[in-house]
Amino acid sequence: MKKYDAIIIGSGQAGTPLARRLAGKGWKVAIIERQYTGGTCINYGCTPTKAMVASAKNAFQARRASEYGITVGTVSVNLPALIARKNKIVTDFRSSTERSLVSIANIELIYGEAFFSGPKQVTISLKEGGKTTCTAEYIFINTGGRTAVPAIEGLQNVPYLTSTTILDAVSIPAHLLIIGGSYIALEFGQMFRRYGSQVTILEHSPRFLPKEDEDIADEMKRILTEEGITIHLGVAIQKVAQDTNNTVTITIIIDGKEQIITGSTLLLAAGRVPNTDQLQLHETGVETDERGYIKVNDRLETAVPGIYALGDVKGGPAFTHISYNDYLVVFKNLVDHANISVTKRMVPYCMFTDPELGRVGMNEEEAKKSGLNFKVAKLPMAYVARGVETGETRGLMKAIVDVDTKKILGVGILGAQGGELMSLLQIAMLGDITYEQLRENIFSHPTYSESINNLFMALDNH
Ligand SMILES: Cc1cc2nc3c(=O)[nH]c(=O)nc-3n(C[C@H](O)[C@H](O)[C@H](O)COP(=O)(O)OP(=O)(O)OC[C@H]3O[C@@H](n4cnc5c(N)ncnc54)[C@H](O)[C@@H]3O)c2cc1C
Ligand SMILES: NC(=O)c1ccc[n+]([C@@H]2O[C@H](COP(=O)([O-])OP(=O)(O)OC[C@H]3O[C@@H](n4cnc5c(N)ncnc54)[C@H](O)[C@@H]3O)[C@@H](O)[C@H]2O)c1
Repeated sequence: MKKYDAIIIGSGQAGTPLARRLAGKGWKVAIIERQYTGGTCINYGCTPTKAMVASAKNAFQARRASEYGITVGTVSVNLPALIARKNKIVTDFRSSTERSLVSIANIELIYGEAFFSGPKQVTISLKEGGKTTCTAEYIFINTGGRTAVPAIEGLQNVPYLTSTTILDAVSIPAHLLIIGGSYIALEFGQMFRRYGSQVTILEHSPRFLPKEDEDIADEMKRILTEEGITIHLGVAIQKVAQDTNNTVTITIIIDGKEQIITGSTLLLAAGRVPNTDQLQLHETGVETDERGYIKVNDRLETAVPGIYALGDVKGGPAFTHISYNDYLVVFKNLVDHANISVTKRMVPYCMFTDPELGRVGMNEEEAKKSGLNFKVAKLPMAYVARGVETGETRGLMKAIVDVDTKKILGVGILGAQGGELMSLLQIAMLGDITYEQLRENIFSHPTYSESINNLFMALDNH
């Protein structure tokens, strides 16, 4: 049996950089990938979706051209061409990830499906055929997740798309029905609406974007509705069927009343499940919670010393940057003997609708519960000079500040460059820069960042 210093299962956003860094320290590393290097983010997640969101934005802007005094002909969407563009970006990213692994002497990239066959022993069903077994003192599980398929009557008989299969759609759906109303539903919903589909979102929660403040969620809903997307909230899906004309029929209950919703195509966007079921974790003693996520401590070590879980497979916020930070935490604790916990890290995120929503820290509802002495700064994007000049006036900026320390507690920016503006304020939070300093800071005119002066000036009016 081959012995390594470390075995990494999954070449996701934690496993890949971890392999490189450990190998750089002289460790002999095996990284096992059952499909494509780079994992979800590069192959089925962030990279392809943001490439396709960019195409959707161009279609949207082209249709608005006359608002800017520009005349264009009829705008049409060439789906094969936009998918080819996306594929080129994905395959470039994927191959550079693969090259970065195979070019390092201490790393062995093994293509195949890994599972535990002993406490510190991993067997791989090799892609090229056959099996091999290896062992290591350190094992890192970075196997990510996949689309959840909710238990809905009739679903097994209806062809449905997932966030993965829709990336290779061969035609633009006439009417896309989406189960779920969060990241995947909104990003794909707006994208396909802009490609020309009719879009209906069916969300279980009675409140739109329940993790966000109501004013932000309301504005997001207004924007999407204005673009022609239908959003149903508080939906209990009873059953799904497809008739002989291929029409998808969904029976739902809202406010106790039954309704029938029909469309041409169904997309599942009701969350994800972890890739733990095929790992044979019972062979090791690694524990999972009731939803299958691997249980870890604040340093991401599982119940078995020397076995770690990183990224989506351990539950909690499921973002690429969190998976990447997981690698840093594990690497620094293990190799640099640091003492880093994941409990107090900032979790910024961005929903890539257009306009996008950038968020970090406390929102207003959390601030109320915290008992802190806080104030809320708010500025509509319609008051942002650059937004008006650019024709990007939808959304609002919002920051929560501590009245006593003047520090920023949290930020929510639904607007053009919302992710970038949020990141700028995140840096201020990291550096303990107060809102008073930002209110009077000189920003270049006319940038979106300049509106941070006005955002905090708005506090003076409270
Ligand atoms: C449509 C979509 C859009 C997204 N957009 C964003 C975004 O804009 N920003 C953002 O931050 N996050 C986004 N995410 C979330 C982000 O993609 C994930 O949080 C991130 O990829 C998690 O990475 P990971 O390291 O946990 O594992 P993954 O990237 O999921 O990698 C896991 C790897 O393990 C492999 N694997 C699994 N089981 C085995 C096994 N038994 N043996 C061998 N290999 C195995 C898989 O093939 C995969 O390559 C998006 C997700 C989706 C689905
Ligand atoms: N921009 C980004 O960072 C980005 C983009 C896409 C995905 N992601 C990540 O991918 C993960 C998965 O995204 P997602 O949007 O699928 O899941 P999610 O877990 O964020 O949301 C799932 C939604 O589906 C709803 N739902 C669940 N079952 C339902 C049912 N039977 N009927 C109707 N509604 C139902 C839930 O109430 C919830 O609002 C997220 O955790 C997110 O972190 C991130």
